[in-house]
Amino acid sequence: MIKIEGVSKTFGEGKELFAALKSIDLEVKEGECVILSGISGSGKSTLLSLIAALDRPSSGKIVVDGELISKLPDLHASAYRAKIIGVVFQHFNLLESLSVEENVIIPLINSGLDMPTIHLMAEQAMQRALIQHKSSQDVSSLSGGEKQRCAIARALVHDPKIILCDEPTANLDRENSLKFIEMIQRLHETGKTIIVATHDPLFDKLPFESRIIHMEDGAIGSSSE
Ligand SMILES: Nc1ncnc2c1ncn2[C@@H]1O[C@H](COP(=O)(O)OP(=O)(O)OP(=O)(O)O)[C@@H](O)[C@H]1O
Repeated sequence: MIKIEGVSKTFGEGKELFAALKSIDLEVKEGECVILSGISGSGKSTLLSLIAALDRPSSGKIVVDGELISKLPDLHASAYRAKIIGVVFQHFNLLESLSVEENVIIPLINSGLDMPTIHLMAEQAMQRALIQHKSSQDVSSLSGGEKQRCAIARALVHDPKIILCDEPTANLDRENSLKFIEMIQRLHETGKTIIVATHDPLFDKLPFESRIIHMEDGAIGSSSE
């Protein structure tokens, strides 16, 4: 369902030209859990941002669910994300002065749904992410683990088929990291396609089926089940 063909991404120009991704080929099947591993700077976040259509490749193509997303104009890119993509960003990207629920409903703002439906969907997402008990609390007063669960609820609120997580455990202690992995397992069991970019060794041996793809210097190295 995610087909990446010959994708390269360069930043800058002239002497400053830098190749962050070099001719990546990758297929991710529906319902698969893929771990993108690799040291800092190997291109993991860049690849996730292209799959989320937050940025466009310099060359190559990305097809998701039959739709060519590598050349989508901005408006179509946000519609594509609203339809099937949930993203948990490395630094959560939450609005600190808003409550948990206000943050969680953000992806539904232009959905055309009525407010009771939006509140119900937010409630369900907060329950799934185990943050419902903090729904009216400002994000600024949450702990790191709670902020992460709020970010997960926001990523899940529109029930996306594909969930992309960028270094989701970077700011968490071991206990919260293990809780995060349990949540990924539950999502995996419901058939979601999940891609996690991480260099956390906790993802090397997950208690469920997953595929590890090693990235190195903007290219895909080895792969292991
Ligand atoms: N907008 C940009 N402009 C210039 N260089 C960039 C830009 N975005 C990423 N890069 C460079 O591309 C390379 C890959 O970055 P990327 O963030 O994808 O790595 P990563 O593997 O996710 O690293 P980390 O684990 O530290 O998040 C890095 O060398 C980075 O400096």
